[in-house]
Amino acid sequence: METIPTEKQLWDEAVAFTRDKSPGSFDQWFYGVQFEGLTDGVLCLRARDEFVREWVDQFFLPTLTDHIRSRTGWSIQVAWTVGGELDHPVIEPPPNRVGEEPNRLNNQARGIVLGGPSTGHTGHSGHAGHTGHTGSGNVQNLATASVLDDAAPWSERRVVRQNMQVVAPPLEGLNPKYTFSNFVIGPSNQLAHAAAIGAAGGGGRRHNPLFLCGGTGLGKTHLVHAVAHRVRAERPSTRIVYVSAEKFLNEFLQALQDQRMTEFRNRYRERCDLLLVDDIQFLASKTQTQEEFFHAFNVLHQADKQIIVTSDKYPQQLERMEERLISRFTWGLVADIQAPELETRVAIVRKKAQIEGIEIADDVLVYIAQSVRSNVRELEGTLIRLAAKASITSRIIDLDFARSEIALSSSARANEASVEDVQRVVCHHFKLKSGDLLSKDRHKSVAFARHVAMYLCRERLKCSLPELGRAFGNRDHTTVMSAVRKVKALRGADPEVRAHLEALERKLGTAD
Ligand SMILES: Nc1ncnc2c1ncn2[C@@H]1O[C@H](COP(=O)(O)OP(=O)(O)OP(=O)(O)O)[C@@H](O)[C@H]1O
Repeated sequence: METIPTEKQLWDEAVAFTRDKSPGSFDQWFYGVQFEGLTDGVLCLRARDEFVREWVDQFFLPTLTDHIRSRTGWSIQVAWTVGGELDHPVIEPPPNRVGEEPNRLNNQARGIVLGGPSTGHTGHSGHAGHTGHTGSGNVQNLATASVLDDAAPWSERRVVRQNMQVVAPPLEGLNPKYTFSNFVIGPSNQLAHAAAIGAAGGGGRRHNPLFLCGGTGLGKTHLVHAVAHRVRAERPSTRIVYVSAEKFLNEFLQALQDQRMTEFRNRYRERCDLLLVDDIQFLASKTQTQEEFFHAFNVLHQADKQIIVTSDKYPQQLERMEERLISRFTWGLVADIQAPELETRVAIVRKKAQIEGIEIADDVLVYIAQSVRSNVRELEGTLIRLAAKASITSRIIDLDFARSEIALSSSARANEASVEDVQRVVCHHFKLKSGDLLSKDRHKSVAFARHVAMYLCRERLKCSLPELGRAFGNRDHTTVMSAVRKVKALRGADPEVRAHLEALERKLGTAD
């Protein structure tokens, strides 16, 4: 007979389920939330402030309450208390970082509270389904902005334009197709999307800086360009600076060489209202450039100028990056993007087909979305490749055609796999975080996964030992050699290890 879980167990299960979808974002919000009880379908929660309540209410509670409902059949009402002491937050707050101004986070929080009532008020919100957010305030404004994005802003913009004296200057490097209206929203990216909309609307301290992170090809750059397009259209006098971290570095080196540092600093400190920096991880180990960026950041942030940074990792996982810079990245909002689920992938392929004018049947859309799971760039590439091949060979893109083309390219891809692909697949298989294999973590399960990844890279990609040492967190080549030998020996001796390796090899041989 199935035992009935206690209410605390139900809550813990729902937390684990929800957190699993986006651990970084979950942790960021839930150290501002306390569980106070679950009785007769009423879930009592306390939020540090109104801002936390709104975000948690909008982005996390539908999943949480759905999970409890699926286990109990109850219709869940949420009773919030806002403000007061949080003695047992759902997530323990991170310890203060060494060297960080101790009150900075609190000051930020105080800045956040300014947006709404912060003490002692209680409220109810119904989550009897995905009924959405019942409160008012900033998040609702964000949501409205998002809904209006495709239609209303044009009429609004026309009004703006009638009164407009200023025409936004051209901005180098922006892709005209990377707009909010071309961005498909799903559970994997809705937080990042809402945060970007907020930042584009001059979100204030709560969105500053906005740190967008996630794996490659998942839409970070798209969102950053969308912010720039939106701001250019709605506030054309805003001075936007958009650079990749690599370009920032090159400009800095050139300015040093040409003794034009004043000009360089003016560009990034004085003549900038909105700074957008892509792929900040590129500054790893570039100490002097980090120092320069740090000062630019401080000047802009103190002047309440919006900063948006993208990265392939969470701030805490950035390696060889100054601690004080990492700490600043967490002052505002950290929003991650995960790989999209099937429904979102189908919607993305549909949208891309529509934008590119590609005629394609629904069953083929679904097949493409099912076959390419890793990232959106690859999904898009597959669609474009199919369309190009179909046009050259005068075929229509039907299911047979898609099947044979995707099979061809996935076997080619198996031969082209990179060290990063192997690391990603191994992390996924062993349920580790992307940085674990490169970290100094010697925990048995992490070390084993690391050895397996080294072995697979050596066997499949024929990488040299020093090359692999560098790719796995700058380890010595002898460490790699012993890891490869160990796994090779275990493969013969231990059926469990053999099963892991075979599963991984199968995964590496497929489109994912
Ligand atoms: N949700 C989405 N809706 C529509 N298109 C998307 C979405 N997510 C990603 N894309 C598309 O996928 C492609 C890759 O996205 P983008 O360049 O923004 O990725 P990224 O996260 O910046 O990757 P990288 O870290 O490699 O720079 C782009 O063409 C973008 O338009």
